[in-house]
Amino acid sequence: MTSTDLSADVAADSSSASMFIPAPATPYQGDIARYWDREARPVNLRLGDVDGLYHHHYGIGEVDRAALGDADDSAYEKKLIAELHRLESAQAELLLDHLGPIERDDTLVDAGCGRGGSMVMAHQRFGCRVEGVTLSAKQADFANRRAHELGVEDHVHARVCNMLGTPFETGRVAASWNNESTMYVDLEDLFAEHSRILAIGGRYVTITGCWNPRYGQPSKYVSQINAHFECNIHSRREYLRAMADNRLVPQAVIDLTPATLPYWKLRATSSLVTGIEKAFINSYEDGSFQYLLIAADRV
Ligand SMILES: C[S@@+](CC[C@H](N)C(=O)[O-])C[C@H]1O[C@@H](n2cnc3c(N)ncnc32)[C@H](O)[C@@H]1O
Ligand SMILES: CC(C)=CCC/C(C)=C/COP(=O)(O)OP(=O)(O)O
Ligand SMILES: [Mg+2]
Repeated sequence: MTSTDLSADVAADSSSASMFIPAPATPYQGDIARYWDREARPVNLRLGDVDGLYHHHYGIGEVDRAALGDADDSAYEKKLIAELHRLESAQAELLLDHLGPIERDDTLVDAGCGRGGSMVMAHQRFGCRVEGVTLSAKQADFANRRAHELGVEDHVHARVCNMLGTPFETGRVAASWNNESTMYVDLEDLFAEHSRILAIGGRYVTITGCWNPRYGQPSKYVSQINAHFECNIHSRREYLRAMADNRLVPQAVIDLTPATLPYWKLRATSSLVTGIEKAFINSYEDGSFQYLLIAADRV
């Protein structure tokens, strides 16, 4: 499939995301657009500055203590930031590992693309076109500027768009994903849209935090995370139900909770703490919250 025939307005859209900004579908979406337009937390900018890949998701994997060296060393904080960033990029690599075989002439969709770090990584890995949507014009401009600086603007493009109603043609996308962006939308609506745009046999992947039905209800820590980010974390059961309702058949469900805890424990010791670290650590440790990867086939 060629990227140019994906949607009528893909070609018409320039690299500037702010040329045409659609009105938010709901007042809530307006709040979320403003939230991400204003966001400039050092924990995200300083980590992105390490290699120019800007993420708004968390990390997985063991901490490389040898790379960190001695905490008394004057270079320690810089090494710690590089290490946190390495773990966040490892998370995105794991998501990309689950997209399946992707060809250079395929198109991928990043739903809730943030500043575009994962999109660039996907293009670098597969050589294909990557289309991102975000509610934030600032984020889309940032992602498109980075794509331009890297000389990949022909293949990596972000736009301001509601992920529940994208302009992409039905059944033409090889794979799509949500990296920590499902907690802002209704899952039935979200998976209906992924199911619409994906080719039959296409792959959908999400990495997300969800509350654990075994705990009973969202814990106080989950409620703190919701309040902190103005989001609405779903339960694990809701994901599986909404996928089943929308022709998405899970092929892998991986509990990444043990793999993300080292990231949080390291981050809690850094100068870039935001105050939400304890809520993540406590909720992962008391079993009320899980960090999950789900990869599903569109059947
Ligand atoms: C936590 S950030 C994740 C960014 C990115 N996936 C990453 O891994 O760096 C959440 C993203 O979801 C986007 N988002 C939330 N609701 C959305 C919606 N209805 N349509 C499109 N994007 C949405 C926000 O604009 C933001 O870019
Ligand atoms: C797993 C869950 C529940 C995620 C909620 C969505 C979210 C805000 C992710 C990280 O964004 P960020 O990178 O901007 O956050 P921070 O500033 O804390 O690094
Ligand atoms: Mg972050």
